[in-house]
Amino acid sequence: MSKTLFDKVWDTHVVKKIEGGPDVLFIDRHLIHEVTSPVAFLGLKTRGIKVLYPERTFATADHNTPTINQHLPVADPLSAKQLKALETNSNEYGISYWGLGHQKNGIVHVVGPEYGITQPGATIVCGDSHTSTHGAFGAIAFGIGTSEVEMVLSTQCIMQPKAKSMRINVTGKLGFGVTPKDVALFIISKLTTSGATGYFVEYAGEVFENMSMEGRMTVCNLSIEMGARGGMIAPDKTTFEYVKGREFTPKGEAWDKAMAYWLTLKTDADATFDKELTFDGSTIEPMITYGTNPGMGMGISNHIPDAEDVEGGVTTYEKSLKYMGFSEGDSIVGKPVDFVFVGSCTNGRIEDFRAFASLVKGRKKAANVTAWLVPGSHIVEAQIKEEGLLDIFIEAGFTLRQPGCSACLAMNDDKIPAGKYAVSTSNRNFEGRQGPGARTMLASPLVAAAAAVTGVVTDPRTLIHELELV
Ligand SMILES: CC(C)[C@H](C(=O)O)[C@@H](O)C(=O)O
Ligand code: SF4
Repeated sequence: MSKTLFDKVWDTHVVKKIEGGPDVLFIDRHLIHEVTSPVAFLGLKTRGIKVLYPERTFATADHNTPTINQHLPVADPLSAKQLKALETNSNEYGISYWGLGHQKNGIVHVVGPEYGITQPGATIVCGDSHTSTHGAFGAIAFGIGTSEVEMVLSTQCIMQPKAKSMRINVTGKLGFGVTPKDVALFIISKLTTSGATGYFVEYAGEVFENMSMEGRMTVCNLSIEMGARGGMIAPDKTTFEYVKGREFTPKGEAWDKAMAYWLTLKTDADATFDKELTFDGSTIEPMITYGTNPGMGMGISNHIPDAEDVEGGVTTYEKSLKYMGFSEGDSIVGKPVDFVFVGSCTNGRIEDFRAFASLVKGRKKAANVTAWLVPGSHIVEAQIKEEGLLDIFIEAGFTLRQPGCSACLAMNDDKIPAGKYAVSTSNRNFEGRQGPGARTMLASPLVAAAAAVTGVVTDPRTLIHELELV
């Protein structure tokens, strides 16, 4: 029988099928962070259970960590407590722990791939919704709840009903200034935030085939924002080149064996999906959100839609615009910007900083803008320095912070003040997401750069020539 990529990875991991119930799935890699693991460990302790495969579990501190002065003790008592708990639990159960100040520390969805923990054909879970990021490698990766974290720690398995399948094809070539973030925001704007609920999505087509691993991670990361359980892309040459030689990837004969499996990981030509959608990539513009969910996005040259033209309740829509301080029919270009945030597991990778640098190079940060450039990991931070991007940033009036989730969700010191506008490369623009009362416009690193140097929402294509992009 023909199979999709998802079927192939799923089927090889089923330990047990429960008649009329969920499948019991073996989990290859389990990532944990300080927010969703403490209660799971407490459960283990109470029941006197061990972690079954500590070598398959990896811990990093990211959500509650400060992004300056990381050498100093964490000032916020609650954050300090969470971080300490992760350290103590990891040490007690023999789990690799990459805490604050550790060379390998960074956002869980950035460091996993960097160290080769993320591999094609694997099953990967984490008590975190953006675990979908790892699907970029052709892995089945999804977020789980705290009680499931406990289940995986103790059994290395999880009970899961098999999701429905959806394939999203994006054909053709992307226009100048259009990045993977724009592709994802475009898809979410078409599907809405619940359009893929109950589905596991495979992204296919020329646009994804030509995309870098960083770009694919950005797209898969955002799958969750349209309600999908996860997203994945068939592994190819780009994937194998990225994965090869990383610390936790197979070496020698084991590599050849792994490759033999990985090469089978594509959807069979005659396999069918429960739902299939196709978009023309050449029609996508640089995107920006104007509302309070990631589906409220549009091409940057557009005007904010009228309530009657959008799906969903008019009241919710109006409430959303009111929160943002925007009106129907407004042009988004020219809207004031107070903060620019480049970072997160969506856009905190080297390519994102290259894109930002290519636009701010030779320009100056706008005086009214506070910019937080936050690398997703120490590897990204080091690369920014090595490639001379930091020099470009400093010359243009920017500084670089230290790795962490930062203003993506403001569980740390990096909070956008109430009422202020932020152009943010992160993934969620919910009310208060970046700080109580903060107003978020989600966009790509290029759009963020254009805002950072002009002080208002600006179409990056008006500032930069095609050839200037790295
Ligand atoms: C804290 C964590 C549970 C949460 C998630 O699951 O996504 C966070 O990472 C987020 O981005 O909102
Ligand atoms: S960077 Fe943001 S989305 Fe990613 S794990 Fe951290 S808080 Fe969640």
